Amino acid sequence: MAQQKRLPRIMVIYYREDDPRKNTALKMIRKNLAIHVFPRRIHGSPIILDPYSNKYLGPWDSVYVEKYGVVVVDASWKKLVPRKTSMIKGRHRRLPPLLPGNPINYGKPCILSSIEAAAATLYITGFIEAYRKLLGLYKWMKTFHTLNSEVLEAYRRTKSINKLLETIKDYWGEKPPC
Ligand SMILES: C[S@@+](CC[C@H](N)C(=O)[O-])C[C@H]1O[C@@H](n2cnc3c(N)ncnc32)[C@H](O)[C@@H]1O
Repeated sequence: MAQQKRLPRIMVIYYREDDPRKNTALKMIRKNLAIHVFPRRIHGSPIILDPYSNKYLGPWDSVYVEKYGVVVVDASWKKLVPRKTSMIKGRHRRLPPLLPGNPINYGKPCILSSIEAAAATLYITGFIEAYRKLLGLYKWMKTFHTLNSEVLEAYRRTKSINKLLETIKDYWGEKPPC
């Protein structure tokens, strides 16, 4: 199952909107697993993790993750508006539905923390070793893994957008939460 590829570049656009001590993007930066970037300094066409995008992330995005990296938009969920993400240059992607394991939004489908969103991206695009590194940053990342490991693996195995949509329907029904 494990495809061993190098650690992709995880970039963080940081809006300073919530408690920095609890911020999961800052922790990835402190642990040298992500870097801080400004929107105008983004090069190429990275994957932009954008909950407002109408395109789902799928395994076929692996090539962009590997070449250009992935951008997390770290804002407060209460203040996140489409304008904040839409002005960022890159390939905008929404994650297929997943359950947060973090104590703030535990169990609320699709409302992931920055680290959970980055980890899910790595898993779905086949960077399993890098995903495991992120799991080690918080105890509740194990909870995230337990809640989502089956569906993450199912998403990772899809070969087309139609198969991904079918998989989403199988797990979440006709009206998926995101
Ligand atoms: C709104 S911020 C909140 C982060 C929080 N401050 C923290 O410390 O983790 C979470 C970011 O993760 C990414 N993200 C979370 N859930 C997502 C989803 N369902 N689809 C796409 N991106 C998502 C987006 O970049 C989003 O802006």
